[in-house]
Amino acid sequence: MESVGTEAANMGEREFKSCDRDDVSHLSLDIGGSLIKMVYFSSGSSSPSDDQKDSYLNDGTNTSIGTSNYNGLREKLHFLKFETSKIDECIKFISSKHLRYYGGQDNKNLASEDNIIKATGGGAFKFADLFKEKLGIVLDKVDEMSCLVAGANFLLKAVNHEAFTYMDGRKDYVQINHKDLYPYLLVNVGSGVSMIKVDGDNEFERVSGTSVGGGTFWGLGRLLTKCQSFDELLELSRQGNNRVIDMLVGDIYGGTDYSKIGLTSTTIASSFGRAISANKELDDYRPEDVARSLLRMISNNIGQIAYLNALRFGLKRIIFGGFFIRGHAYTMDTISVAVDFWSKGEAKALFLRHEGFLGALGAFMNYEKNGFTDITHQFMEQSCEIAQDLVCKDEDL
Ligand SMILES: Nc1ncnc2c1ncn2[C@@H]1O[C@H](COP(=O)(O)OP(=O)(O)O)[C@@H](O)[C@H]1O
Ligand SMILES: CC(C)(COP(=O)(O)O)[C@@H](O)C(=O)NCCC(=O)O
Repeated sequence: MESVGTEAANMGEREFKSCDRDDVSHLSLDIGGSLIKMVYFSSGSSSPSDDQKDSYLNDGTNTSIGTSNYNGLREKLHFLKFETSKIDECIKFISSKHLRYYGGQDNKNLASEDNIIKATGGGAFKFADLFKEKLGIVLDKVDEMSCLVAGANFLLKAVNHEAFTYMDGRKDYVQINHKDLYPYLLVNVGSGVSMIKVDGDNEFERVSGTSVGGGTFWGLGRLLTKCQSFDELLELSRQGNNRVIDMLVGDIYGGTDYSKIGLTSTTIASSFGRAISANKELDDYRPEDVARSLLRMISNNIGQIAYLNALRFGLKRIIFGGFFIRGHAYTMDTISVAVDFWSKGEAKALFLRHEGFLGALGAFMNYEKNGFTDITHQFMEQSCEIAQDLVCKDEDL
């Protein structure tokens, strides 16, 4: 089987080749402000060695997870992403596949002769006409918040080693007892940030949000550093030193702690506060230091707002999703430290291996009206061990 998915998102320019062994079914989309996330099943007669090859060729984000035999077919679950600004790539990719099952036949509101796929996110509204025009596909819109919650609940229940803590470079998987899962705060850091109190399977309330999110990091970062890609900006931030840009408590207090209010001299007193220096321009600062300060400012802010909302509702567990996290060590570390610092160790930040795919998975779960949940559970149970090895390699975190 060809690994066109990886090319689809990363190279953009490539033509997609259709492959007659690659029947696609139950395709769902989460079309966000920055990225399109896609989940789909494929089946074919591919041999185990082909499957292995395909999986290892992928980069940990655009990947397929394992295989399972269902109805005599080798099924594979795929996770892909495209930039929303390159929606044509996504459309080209879908048109290159043989969609053998559409999930909308049970939906009375939609014309029965139409091909229908489940879609969530703002783009399910924005691009509905485009999908109809280019692919003849009707997007069956599913609410974004309910998809995020369904996706997170499903992953937390069905996939071993899905959730983990991350602190001081150390990742510890957390196996959450199903009976003890609720309530928790789900913080989805996409272009913007939604904070959702989850009380049960379909019980939730969006309790807060902030416009300072992943789009802010990438947008401001691009303006300030001239980086050409999100990953380049992340990589740059890894090499930077935020102390050059941020004003620390020690800078204000002559090198000493302000221990009376619990602030050490190395605590950031004012993000970007050092850049007020009159005789320096943007060009006088290293882009890596700017990127580092920006990532820290935004991650810290999200961690703090998340904690305050957890405090509002007495929640001890805060689960972070969304593609901003990107399995990036410094991002996760900063968020964890913020939650730990503000909660005085009472609340825990948890991260997810499929962080960016909650909405798409939730939309995918909506095929359950066609008796699909059982298949998905069966699939996930059989493949979660494989998934552990393939989806997100430790070095990505
Ligand atoms: N390859 C990428 N291109 C753009 N943004 C990326 C990429 N990888 C991670 N990101 C980050 O993820 C954010 C989008 O997260 P996502 O959960 O997909 O939200 P949305 O649904 O709003 O698109 C971006 O704003 C950016 O911070
Ligand atoms: C509008 C959104 C739900 C869209 O989701 P996204 O594409 O960012 O994942 C999200 O950007 C958001 O919650 N923004 C914060 C808005 C606010 O509460 O201020």
